[in-house]
Amino acid sequence: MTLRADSVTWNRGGALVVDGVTVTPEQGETVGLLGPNGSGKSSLLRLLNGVVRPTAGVVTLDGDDLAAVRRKEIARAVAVVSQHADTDVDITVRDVVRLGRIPHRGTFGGNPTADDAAVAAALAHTGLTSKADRLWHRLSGGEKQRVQIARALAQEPRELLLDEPTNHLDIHHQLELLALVTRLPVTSVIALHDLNLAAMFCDTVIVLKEGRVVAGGTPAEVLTAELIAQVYNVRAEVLIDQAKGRLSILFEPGPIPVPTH
Ligand SMILES: Nc1ncnc2c1ncn2[C@@H]1O[C@H](COP(=O)(O)OP(=O)(O)OP(=O)(O)O)[C@@H](O)[C@H]1O
Repeated sequence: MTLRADSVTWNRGGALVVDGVTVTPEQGETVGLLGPNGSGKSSLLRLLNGVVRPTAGVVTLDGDDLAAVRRKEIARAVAVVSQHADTDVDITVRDVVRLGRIPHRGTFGGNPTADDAAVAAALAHTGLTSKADRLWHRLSGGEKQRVQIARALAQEPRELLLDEPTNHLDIHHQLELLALVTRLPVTSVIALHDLNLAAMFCDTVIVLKEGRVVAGGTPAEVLTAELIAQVYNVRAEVLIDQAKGRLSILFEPGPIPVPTH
């Protein structure tokens, strides 16, 4: 059992932001959420995390309606890395990562040994051990992004929801971060703009357009030139490297040719 969305709809100010979307990840799977700006990816992640409630349909964690699960229980199972995390407070990297341990605190406090071990492991996984005592607000955008990932790892979740986790990262750290996420024994749902990264790291992808699912399946099934033209209005050539079992997508500038027949 895992986190699932069944036919969820989210209506905001009269607009259907998410429209009848079903997401049923297999345990341990990495699911890419794709789609143009404003297609509903972040909103779907917020529904999956329970910060907003669906207007129709249901999100469940281990079969229970998320609306009936206590926030702390959700936070023990589900970690979120959103696009906009910031603070001006003088807080160190280690302290930000330690925030991930809050859901594990009981009435009489946490387990300091387990907390220290989880924080140290999260810092090591994200290459931040040497920056642990630096002040958060003095880090670069990419370093801050990695600290947020480390905070989510320290939470030791079963489910990881990531909203554009690579958008501030250089190519080395993009590849390293997604490799790390896919290695973890967690179920991950990742909103991504980069279709090549999605093809490289996701087991399955879901493509949204105007709040609706327009395609779902393995990257090879879904990421065709036709789909990319239909959803993104962009010309693309999809190459398949049989030896590596991987797609690469080349984008072409200019309008999509109109069929002549
Ligand atoms: N709280 C809200 N109130 C009203 N409309 C909202 C709210 N949150 C999102 N929307 C609208 O819902 C639509 C989907 O937004 P969302 O941020 O989920 O898309 P996205 O696919 O994550 O976009 P991007 O790729 O640009 O991050 C947008 O039109 C947005 O303006």
